[in-house]
Amino acid sequence: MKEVHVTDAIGMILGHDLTKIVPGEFKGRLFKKGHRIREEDIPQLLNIGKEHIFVMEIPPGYVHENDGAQRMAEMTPMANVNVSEPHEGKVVVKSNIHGLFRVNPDRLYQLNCIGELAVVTKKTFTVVKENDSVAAFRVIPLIVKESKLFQMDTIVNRNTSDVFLEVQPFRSLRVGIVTTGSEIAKGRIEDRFGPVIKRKVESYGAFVHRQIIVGDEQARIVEALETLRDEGCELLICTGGMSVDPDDRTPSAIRTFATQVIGYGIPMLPGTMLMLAYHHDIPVFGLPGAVMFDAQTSFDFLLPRVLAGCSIQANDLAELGHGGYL
Ligand SMILES: Nc1nc2c(c(=O)[nH]1)N[C@H]1C(S)=C(S)[C@@H](COP(=O)(O)OP(=O)(O)OC[C@H]3O[C@@H](n4cnc5c(N)ncnc54)[C@H](O)[C@@H]3O)O[C@H]1N2
Ligand code: MOO
Repeated sequence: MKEVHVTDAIGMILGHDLTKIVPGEFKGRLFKKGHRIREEDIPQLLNIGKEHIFVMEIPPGYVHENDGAQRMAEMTPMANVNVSEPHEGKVVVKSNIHGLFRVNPDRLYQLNCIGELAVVTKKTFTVVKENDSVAAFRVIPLIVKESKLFQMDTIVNRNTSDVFLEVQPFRSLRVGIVTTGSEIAKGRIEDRFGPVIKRKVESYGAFVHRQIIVGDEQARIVEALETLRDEGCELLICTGGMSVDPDDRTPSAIRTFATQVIGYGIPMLPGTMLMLAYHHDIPVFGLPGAVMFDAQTSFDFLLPRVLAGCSIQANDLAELGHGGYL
């Protein structure tokens, strides 16, 4: 550390805490060790009798914590977020939109193995609102080796084509619903599935174009799917008849209509008997009864991903088992 006159200290880093005491009024820290002296601090320093202070000399090859945190954010390719000013070695990343937060957990893990740097995020695939904090970049010591930042750069910019961390907007898709079940088609009981799906898709900015109520016949279910596709629906959802009763025909109807079935039987509880398929690029869900009754099911994890435009593969479904016991 070296001693300097306060008027020469602008831009330098304070090497120790500074305490202010006004008898009967205030006793506490005025500036913290590591604070970068600003022009407006000088009168305050002089008021507590500090004409000289000790400042930290940053050795070559080292970076102050605030500069380090700012550089961590600047080097990281990110989308639809904004970054705060650095404070106490940390910058906070907030979402600009309502959307789906995504980060690559494997590369995030590699960053946190570097040491002396911490990158902290929400879980990937978390739904976030505009202005929600999604991540923070933090330098741990007061000064950090610049080589740590170079190491980070090689990880976050390894694949130049993709962003490391982003919030993906939801697409306002036109949704078609096919509700199965003779008890509903014949009016014996009132449909309770339609309102649940409507509320869920609308919460992400999508909308229900139309709901067709059919019985349990496979051919009628397929026909209804074709009708909704022809009417321009971009996401199709079948309800009911998803388990193993002899009259559960929804899975076979979806298989007939789809060009690719991604999975049937999701490792999550409840919502295990959900099916996800694609008819070309149109996602098709088969929803089991639990989606109508339970507040959180597999559908609540998969719907935002589909609306954000993620292409879901069998391995993505297999990963849901970890944390899938809702
Ligand atoms: N032996 C097995 N039993 C069950 C299985 C299984 O795999 N093997 N799966 C269980 C799971 S998980 C669920 S979830 C439920 C229901 O699955 P389904 O999708 O087949 O549901 P449904 O049989 O069509 O209906 C169940 C129940 O809900 C009523 N329902 C259906 N749709 C509507 C609607 N639109 N509005 C109001 N009510 C509706 C229906 O009348 C039935 O009472 O199966 C477990 N059993
Ligand atoms: O498929 Mo069920 O209760 O797990 O929804």
